[in-house]
Amino acid sequence: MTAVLVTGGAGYIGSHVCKELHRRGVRPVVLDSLCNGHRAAVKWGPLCLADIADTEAVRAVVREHRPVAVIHMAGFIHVGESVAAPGQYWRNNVGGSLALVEALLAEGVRHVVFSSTCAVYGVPDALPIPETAALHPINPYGHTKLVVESILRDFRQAHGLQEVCLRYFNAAGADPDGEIGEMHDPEPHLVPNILRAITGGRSVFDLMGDDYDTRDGTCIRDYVHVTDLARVHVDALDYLISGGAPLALNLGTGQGHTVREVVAAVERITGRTVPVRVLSRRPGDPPELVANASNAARVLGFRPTLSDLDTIAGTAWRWHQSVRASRPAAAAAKKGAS
Ligand SMILES: NC(=O)c1ccc[n+]([C@@H]2O[C@H](COP(=O)([O-])OP(=O)(O)OC[C@H]3O[C@@H](n4cnc5c(N)ncnc54)[C@H](O)[C@@H]3O)[C@@H](O)[C@H]2O)c1
Ligand SMILES: O=c1ccn([C@@H]2O[C@H](COP(=O)(O)OP(=O)(O)O[C@H]3O[C@H](CO)[C@H](O)[C@H](O)[C@H]3O)[C@@H](O)[C@H]2O)c(=O)[nH]1
Repeated sequence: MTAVLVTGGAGYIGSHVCKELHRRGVRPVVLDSLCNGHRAAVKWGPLCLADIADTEAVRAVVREHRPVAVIHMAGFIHVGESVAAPGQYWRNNVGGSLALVEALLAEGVRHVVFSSTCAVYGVPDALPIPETAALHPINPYGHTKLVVESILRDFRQAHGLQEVCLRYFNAAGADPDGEIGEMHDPEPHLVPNILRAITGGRSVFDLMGDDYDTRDGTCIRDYVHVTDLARVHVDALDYLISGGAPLALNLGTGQGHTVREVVAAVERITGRTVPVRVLSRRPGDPPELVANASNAARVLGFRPTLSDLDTIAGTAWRWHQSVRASRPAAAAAKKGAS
């Protein structure tokens, strides 16, 4: 069976990508330090416990498993934290990626699918955002992702690396079969935080700003179901391995939803009222981010089927309830205990 290396495969999006790889007959070899991931989320192939910056460990994993490509998802992901501690983000996201790519090339792996982000656009100059929009990140997280895109491009020109950079908008939802889902600690993301507020994990949902110039005053984002994202990663891999030209692609639905609209979807799906406390704006939040994903549709056939708000809220709710039901086991599984 063909193997693919998945860095960050113990994380939220990475575990869904591994499930989809397995479903399509590819063996996902996870390389993850478990600094933020979960051993229990690695279900469809081996876990190689290593840091992407550990050149010798990466080379040994490649020699053992002979992957034909890498899906590089490992990294730090919190926008706010990147503002407070930029050194960690530059070291892990940029330093780690550079070491990883050099180790892979030394072992002959040239095909890279990279997890980039809409944060590379900063406050966009056009909506919906095409890939040709100006690249002006407004936080260190976005800067580090843009620099990694540049590293990959430079290594293509110098060393024949072939890359597809996938600029996700807001990943959300959980595996429709309920096997995996989102479990960050601390949790920065909208949907899990709303769910925590209706199940007692938090007393209220803190809505960060209702004075934006949008239809109801709250920020607009383009939410894309994590399983739709997972599927298109495997399509990107097929495209790359069959000789497709390197490129960067937006992954979103083209539909924007306000924070209040997401709250309403959760209330509709769960039948519960979300207690909301309005706070001031969160630093670094652009008012509106919506993708023009027509290139992903054209090149990769990207057509999200699960990314409506009700499916996102429903799958996330089911996962949230199952984690709550097995809380002691989930806590034990966290950070490596089995
Ligand atoms: N969640 C989103 O909405 C979103 C949006 C745009 C881009 N992304 C990108 O997608 C990727 C995955 O995001 P996620 O939400 O699944 O995050 P996550 O934190 O759940 O997963 C990241 C994984 O990477 C691992 N990791 C981090 N640094 C590592 C290192 N140096 N060596 C080995 N493993 C390491 C962590 O342990 C974790 O398992 C990230 O690169 C993120 O920047 C996410
Ligand atoms: O408890 C919360 C959490 C979020 N929000 C609001 O909900 C919206 C979405 O916030 P998320 O944190 O869920 O998502 P972001 O748009 O901030 O972040 C996403 O997009 C970023 C790029 O801008 C990064 O790629 C990041 O990893 C990815 O999750 C924002 O307006 C935020 O202010 C709240 O009001 N309360």
